[in-house]
Amino acid sequence: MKPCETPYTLLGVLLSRRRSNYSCEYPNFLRDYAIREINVLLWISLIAITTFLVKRVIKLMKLWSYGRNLPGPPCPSLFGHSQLFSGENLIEFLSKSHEKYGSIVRLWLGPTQLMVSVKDPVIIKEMLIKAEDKLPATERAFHMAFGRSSLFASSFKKVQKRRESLAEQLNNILLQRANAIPSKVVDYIVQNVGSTTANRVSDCRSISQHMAFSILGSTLFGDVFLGWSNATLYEEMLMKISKEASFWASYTIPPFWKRGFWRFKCLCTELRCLTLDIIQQRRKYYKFSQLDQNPSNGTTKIGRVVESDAVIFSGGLMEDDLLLANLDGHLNGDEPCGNVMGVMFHGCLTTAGLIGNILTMLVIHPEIQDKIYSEIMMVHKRSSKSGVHNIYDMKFLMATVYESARLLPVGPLLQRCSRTHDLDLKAGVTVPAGSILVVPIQLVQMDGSSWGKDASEFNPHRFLSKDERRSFSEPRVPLTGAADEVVSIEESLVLNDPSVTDSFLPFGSGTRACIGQKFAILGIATLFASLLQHFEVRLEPGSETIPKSMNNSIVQLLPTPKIVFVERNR
Ligand code: HEM
Repeated sequence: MKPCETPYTLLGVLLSRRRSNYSCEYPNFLRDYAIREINVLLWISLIAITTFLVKRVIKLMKLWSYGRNLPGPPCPSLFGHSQLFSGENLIEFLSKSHEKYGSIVRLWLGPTQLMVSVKDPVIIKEMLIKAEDKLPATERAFHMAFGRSSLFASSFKKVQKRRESLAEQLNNILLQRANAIPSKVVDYIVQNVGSTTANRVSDCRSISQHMAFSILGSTLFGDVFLGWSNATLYEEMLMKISKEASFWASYTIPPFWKRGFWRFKCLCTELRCLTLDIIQQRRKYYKFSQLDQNPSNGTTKIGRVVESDAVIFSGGLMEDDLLLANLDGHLNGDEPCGNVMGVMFHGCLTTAGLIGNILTMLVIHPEIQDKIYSEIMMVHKRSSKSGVHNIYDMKFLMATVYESARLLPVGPLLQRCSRTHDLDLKAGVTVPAGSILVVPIQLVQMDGSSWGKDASEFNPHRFLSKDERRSFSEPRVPLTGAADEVVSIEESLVLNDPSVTDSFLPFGSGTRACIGQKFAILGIATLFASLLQHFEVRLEPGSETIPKSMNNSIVQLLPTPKIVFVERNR
């Protein structure tokens, strides 16, 4: 057979390729096919990359052109204003810029990053409803520390379902208990304060942190958490992670080459192991306590002593179980415990911040503390027959919690963005997609036009009124006066719901508002009702120099006071 007569089979084709002379007339089918395929792939990649780049350029041009139309200071350099301010003086800088340019101010943080700050309460409300996404950096921080989670993701679509179910379960817990946290958890914290800090100087920040940690831990993991031997270690790790998380999240690509990063990752893994441990203990204990139920009436024994010296309680905690199961469930590819750790992290930091700020306000204003004490005693006296009291009966205490959250908000800024679409605001302004939107909460909550001339004063009475139609800005009752007299005046007052005020934003507002708001406020008020009944909180002698009224920069610099819990003689 002549070479050109090689049969047209796959083998034949392969063989024919090996031959040096291509004089063969058969078409080199495979080679042509491969070349065409590669060409098609190259064209597709080229078109994809070009489309991607063109889209980026269009987006950038849009960002520049819309950004130029917004009022704001001129850009000082290629790096924008980010070089001008550190975290501390950002609020100061925004305050001056709003004074000069109005309620919407734009700042360039670099050639591709536009930040828009909004200070007008009506525009803020609209913006917080329309801007549904969180900053990608926030998602990165949670992701890096706790794994993928469907609760603290940037995109609203990813978090919507989880938000709804968590909010529903928190509301059910609140419906079951009038006071948000069970009295045995409050007793545990108050006893702890008594045994470790009574009549001794303590750091306000660390004691608040410990209280918040106990509240959140027992809410998520049940009372078994209060007797858990690793609780202190867990708290320490959570705090260490909180100090580092945003630093590592500032890298767009995780810095695998840094040793510190791996140390941080190890810490996060250890925290996950501890979380799994407490979840397991809770399940074991829950099964155990169910077996121990009294079959005749379905009730459980309370306060049994189990293993080592841990006091573990059992009780009807059905909703709490659902809460944990819901958070721990693996929805949308969540990593195990991602949401549980995320809620512990966010809940502890924010609740500790607010507890610390209330303590600070109480030591600066002992007269307010006296009034709260009189109110607590009066409500207890009134409800002693029924044995039940609702925390909403302590109106002055509730108003003090609101006022502390107003004057000293836990976070200085609300941060949002709209990743996919431009925001057309009624004020006639268009904010391009991808811009960082911020609300300087401190400035809004201390603005005289919303809160009156005494906006920088601590005055819980602004949340109390005789007539609902009266505005928040009018102080109704003088701050001085005998406690009994004040209590009788207080009885005739109504506690205003601050969430109806557009300029009250410690928990955010709109689509991504905090779902733990009601729970946190009621929990903190319940804790203070018990704490102040047993102790008077005082500033460490010799340190009475904390200013009584605030301005923007003082809020930032307020030191964490040293405080003393003095047991009341009852
Ligand atoms: C004093 C305590 C708290 C404060 C000051 C606080 C504050 C906030 C703020 C400012 C936001 C962002 C809101 C926005 O962008 O509009 C937020 C979000 C959130 N909070 Fe809280 N929070 C507190 C306690 C809690 C607690 C106890 C829980 C849960 C049990 C909780 C769950 C959440 C969740 C899940 C989000 C994320 C919502 C989302 O991204 O869609 N918070 N919180």
